[in-house]
Formats: sequence, structure tokens, C-alpha cells
Amino acid sequence: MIELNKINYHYDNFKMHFDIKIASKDKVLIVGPSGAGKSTLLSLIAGFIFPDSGNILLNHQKMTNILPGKRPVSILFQHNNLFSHLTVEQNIGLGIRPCLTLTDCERQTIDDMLVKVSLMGFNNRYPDQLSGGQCQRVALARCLIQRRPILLLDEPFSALDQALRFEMLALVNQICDEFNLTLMMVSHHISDFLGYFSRCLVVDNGQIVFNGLPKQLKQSENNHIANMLGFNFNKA
Ligand SMILES: Nc1ncnc2c1ncn2[C@@H]1O[C@H](COP(=O)(O)OP(=O)(O)OP(=O)(O)O)[C@@H](O)[C@H]1O
Repeated sequence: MIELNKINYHYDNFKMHFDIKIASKDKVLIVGPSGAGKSTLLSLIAGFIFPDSGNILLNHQKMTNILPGKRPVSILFQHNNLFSHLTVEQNIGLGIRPCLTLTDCERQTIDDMLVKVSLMGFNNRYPDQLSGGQCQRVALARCLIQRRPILLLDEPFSALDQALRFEMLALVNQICDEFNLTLMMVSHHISDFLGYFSRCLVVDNGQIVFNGLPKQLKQSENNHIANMLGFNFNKA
């Protein structure tokens, strides 16, 4: 569960205001123009930045000024999720134990997670020996192994081709169901993804201008939002 109560935040003259409630196990797609404030919204939830005013509750606990490591949140970015000098196993192991001395039991947990992301046996490879999609699956495995109930994805699959994007999203969808995760994902590919999500937020100019079911975006009263996103549902 994610609750942002009257959150205000600013960068120089750019002011943002967020007021939302996301239920547990919701899968939320966040879309909007470049520079609208989508990544800032995720950063506030993850605790990389703190609001000027307002309150953040995660799973019913007040977390407004709590550091990222102490929040029930894991986050995956578009790039630079892996350490290039560490193997797949070590990169995932960082999610359990930062000192990298893993027990046999922890190694087994990593093996099990590698099976889930279809990378069984890739333990000793380095990131430069993996494809872009495989790197993102390793990064996803590290997020999941932390067993944190809120998963934030900031355009993690944008650099992948359409077929791989679908594959990754199907995997995320399945894993969210299996692990009972609450998901918030920023994407520019609204047409590909809409069907996977239970809710859609549209962010524009630092505000949430639409918060509803994805199918409501197709209703005529929301034409202006679809137009702003450059999306024509009639052609989809
Ligand atoms: N560290 C920063 N310092 C100053 N301004 C920033 C900083 N980070 C972001 N901004 C500004 O805040 C606004 C919102 O940025 P944000 O990255 O949240 O947008 P976004 O919707 O995620 O954009 P995109 O889709 O292009 O990634 C933008 O105008 C951006 O230039």
C-alpha cells in the first residue's frame, strides 16, 4: 500500500504536487510527457529525495523521512543496475548481503531466483557477457530477492525491442502475482502495456491529471489525455 498525502516537492521553479493512494497488489502504470515528474514521483516513494511537505505512508507506516534501505521498496532503473566487475551471482547476492560472503543456503536462494528469471546456470557470467534483456532480468532478480513488497520500475525495458519488452512485462506480471507485490512502473510504451495494469496514472507538469482504470483512458471524456500522450486508441 502506498499513500502520498499532499506531497509537495520542487526543483528550482518546477513545483510538483502528488496526492494518491495505491492499494496493496495494485499494478500501476505511470505515463506522461518527458519532464512531467514521473521519476521524481518514484524517487519520493523510494526515499532518494524527501518532500518539502506532506506525508508518505508505505504499508500503513509513516516513511516520509526514512532512508531508502529501510523502506519496503525495491527499484529498477533503465540503465546501470549492475556492477560490471561482479558476476551475476554476486550482483544478485548484493540484494541479500552487501559483503558478498554468501552461505550455501543463500546461494541456493539465488539459484532458485535465476530459475524464475530464466537464467539458470548464468551464475558466473559478468554483465558484459549478457544481452540487454538478460542484464535487466539479473537486476530484477536482485530486486526480488530482497523480498520487499513494493516494486518500482523506472522505464526498465525501454531500451529493449518490443518482443523482449512483452516478455519482460509478462515475467514481471507473473512475479508480482506470485510474490503479492505492489507495482508502480513508469513507461513511454502505453499501447503495449495497458492490459497488464490495474490502474493508470498520468502525470503532467508535476501533477497527477488522471488516476483510474486503464480502460477509462479510452472513454471519450478522457480524449484530451489520450491526445496529450499522443495515443489514438481507435488505431490500437
Ligand atoms: N536533480 C535535478 N535538479 C534539478 N531539476 C531536476 C532534477 N531532476 C529532475 N529535474 C527536473 O524536474 C522535472 C521532472 O523530472 P523527472 O525526471 O521527474 O521527469 P520525468 O517525467 O521522469 O521525465 P522523463 O520521461 O523525460 O524521464 C524536469 O523538469 C527535470 O528537468
